[in-house]
Amino acid sequence: MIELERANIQFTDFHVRNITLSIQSGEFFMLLGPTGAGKTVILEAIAGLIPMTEGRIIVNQRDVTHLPPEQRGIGIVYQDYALFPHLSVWKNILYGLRYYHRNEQESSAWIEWLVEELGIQTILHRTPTNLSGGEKQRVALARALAVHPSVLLLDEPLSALDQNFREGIRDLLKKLHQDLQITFLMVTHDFSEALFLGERMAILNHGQLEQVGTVAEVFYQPTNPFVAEFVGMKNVFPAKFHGQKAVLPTLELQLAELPPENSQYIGIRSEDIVLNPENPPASSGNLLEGKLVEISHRGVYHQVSVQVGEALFTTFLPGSTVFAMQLAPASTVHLSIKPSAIHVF
Ligand SMILES: Nc1ncnc2c1ncn2[C@@H]1O[C@H](COP(=O)(O)OP(=O)(O)OP(=O)(O)O)[C@@H](O)[C@H]1O
Repeated sequence: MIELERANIQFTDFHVRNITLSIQSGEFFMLLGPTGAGKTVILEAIAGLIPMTEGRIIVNQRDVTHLPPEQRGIGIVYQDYALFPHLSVWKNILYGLRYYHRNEQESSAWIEWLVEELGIQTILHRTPTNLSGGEKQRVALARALAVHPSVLLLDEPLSALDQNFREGIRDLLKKLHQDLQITFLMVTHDFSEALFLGERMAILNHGQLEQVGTVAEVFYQPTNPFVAEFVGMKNVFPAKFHGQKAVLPTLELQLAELPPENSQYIGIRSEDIVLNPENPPASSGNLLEGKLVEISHRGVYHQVSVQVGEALFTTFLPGSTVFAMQLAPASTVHLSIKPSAIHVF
């Protein structure tokens, strides 16, 4: 369990502000945010590598705020592996143990288990220099876990890996977490990693928490425009609300239920907007007629922008559908949006 209580870290040009966060024992928690949001700073403060200006850090009911890193029971893994290039893989793994006075037999059984679990039996004698990225990250995981931490911190552990290694390490992280049942706190930029691995997540921006919740809550029910945009909700509009309707300058949308008081925005995920060349049946929810503005290729999917009055809607379509519908800029198209797909915040 990791608890941050009003954590403040003040640098000359950057301030982590009043972070209060509780990460449960055995949870796989994700920390997301744009570049420079303070994710690494928070991880390093928990590990004891950066001092806090104010606040407390509690790990498993123990106040570790003023303890040195080796007394916190925390392992940390970096994006760039941070292995010692002149030491063999085996010596890298054992490196941290010098600070711990553990029973030797118990330690060697543990290391043996780790080496097998991480599939690195055959590279123990090699130095990290000529290992693949995937192998290096397995060694870095073994080194961080060798000291039997109760918490594992992971700073973008998949970002430096090629796609084919990335999936292997991602699956391995999931298995390690299930097998070890210790708390994992992982920083990532990548929402698909968060969805695959995370149970809960926090979104950080400019050193402050924007939202904390389950992965699904944050993804489908962002609480402000920043988080909405961050999780890829492309259709966010300021709105007024009359009863069960959202009123935009030039259109009205039926909602599935009465909006909470003081709501200011609606948000619709692109994949929830259905585009039809013809007018769809009235049962399809809110029906809008608009002009296709742009089609841009995004790999398998095409992003299609449609102007409806003053609002520009974005939807995604498979390339084959764009081709089959013969969609082109300036064509008149119809959008249908189910009331239940309109998120209000
Ligand atoms: N030791 C330090 N002294 C002064 N400023 C620092 C220090 N460490 C980090 N910073 C600043 O704190 C801010 C947040 O940095 P941090 O590395 O935590 O961002 P991040 O969210 O991890 O970004 P990225 O996703 O790019 O890794 C940056 O402006 C950085 O320059």
